[in-house]
Amino acid sequence: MLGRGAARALGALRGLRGGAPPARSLGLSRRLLSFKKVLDKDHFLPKPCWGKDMRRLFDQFTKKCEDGSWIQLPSYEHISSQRSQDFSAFIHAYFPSASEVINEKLSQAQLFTRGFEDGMGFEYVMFYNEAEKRIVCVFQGGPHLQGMPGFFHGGATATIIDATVGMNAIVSGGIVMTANLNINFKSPIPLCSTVLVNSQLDKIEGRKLFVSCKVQSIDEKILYTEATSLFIMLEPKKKKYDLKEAVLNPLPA
Ligand SMILES: CCCCC/C=C\C/C=C\CCCCCCCC(=O)SCCNC(=O)CCNC(=O)[C@H](O)C(C)(C)COP(=O)(O)OP(=O)(O)OC[C@H]1O[C@@H](n2cnc3c(N)ncnc32)[C@H](O)[C@@H]1OP(=O)(O)O
Repeated sequence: MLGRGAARALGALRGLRGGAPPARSLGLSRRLLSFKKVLDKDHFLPKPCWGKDMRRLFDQFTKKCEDGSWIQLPSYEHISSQRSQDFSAFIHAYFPSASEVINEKLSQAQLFTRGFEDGMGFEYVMFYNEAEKRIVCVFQGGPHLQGMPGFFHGGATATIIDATVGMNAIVSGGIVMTANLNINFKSPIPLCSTVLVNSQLDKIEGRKLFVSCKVQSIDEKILYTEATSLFIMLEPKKKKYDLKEAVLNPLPA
């Protein structure tokens, strides 16, 4: 069985109601169907723009899911309008002063990593091993993620790291936010390559979750990037600052 944190987070990923059963208790096809109902697009299914490395790794990890030791995590692009009400409630609970500003824009909202044309930006799929507290993200970055010519932009690498360590923290801690992300870029990542983003939950201390991460070539011989991160589990209505004020009246430059 999945732990309570993972089950709660998977419930959240289905739409924040938390009523759905844990993923592993459902057959794969039923699980995909249940996600399909709440997500506008299935980004966790293979797409024609995936290259052979991405597809091969997807197949390898899907096979590892058969004995239940790994599960494939869902991903979304837009929250369905029906579910955006649940997210409004979530924002109100955690960021009450910002909810009016944010809720006006929620219908246009889109997950940052999914805002690119197929194959041009972030193509990725994540697999979770609860016993090892690991998430492996198979990531194929597209040509619109270029920084130095021929290589990924460091911000794109940071984004996929944050998304992966973030999911690791969400499945273990529920509602969390990144407080700190430290990245060492060791070797540039060739544009349009497929890489493995390996993340590991190292420890939990109270509300703090420490997650580390390595971005590696698919044969794991090249270490491209190393990162450590700190996530904080949010406490409802414990906000020391006024987000709405910050949005409406930003400090002068
Ligand atoms: C979340 C939604 C759930 C539903 C899921 C549905 C769909 C998810 C699908 C996809 C998700 C993709 C995953 C993407 C992950 C991306 C995550 C992000 O990028 S979040 C955006 C960037 N982060 C922020 O904007 C956070 C801004 N900061 C804050 O809001 C706050 O500072 C805080 C991090 C929330 C902490 O504030 P809080 O008041 O709650 O805590 P404290 O300040 O009291 O701190 C507690 C404790 O932690 C220590 N701390 C805090 N910050 C740091 C730091 N930077 N470095 C070191 N230590 C830190 C602080 O000292 C306290 O320690 P102690 O208790 O020992 O005193």
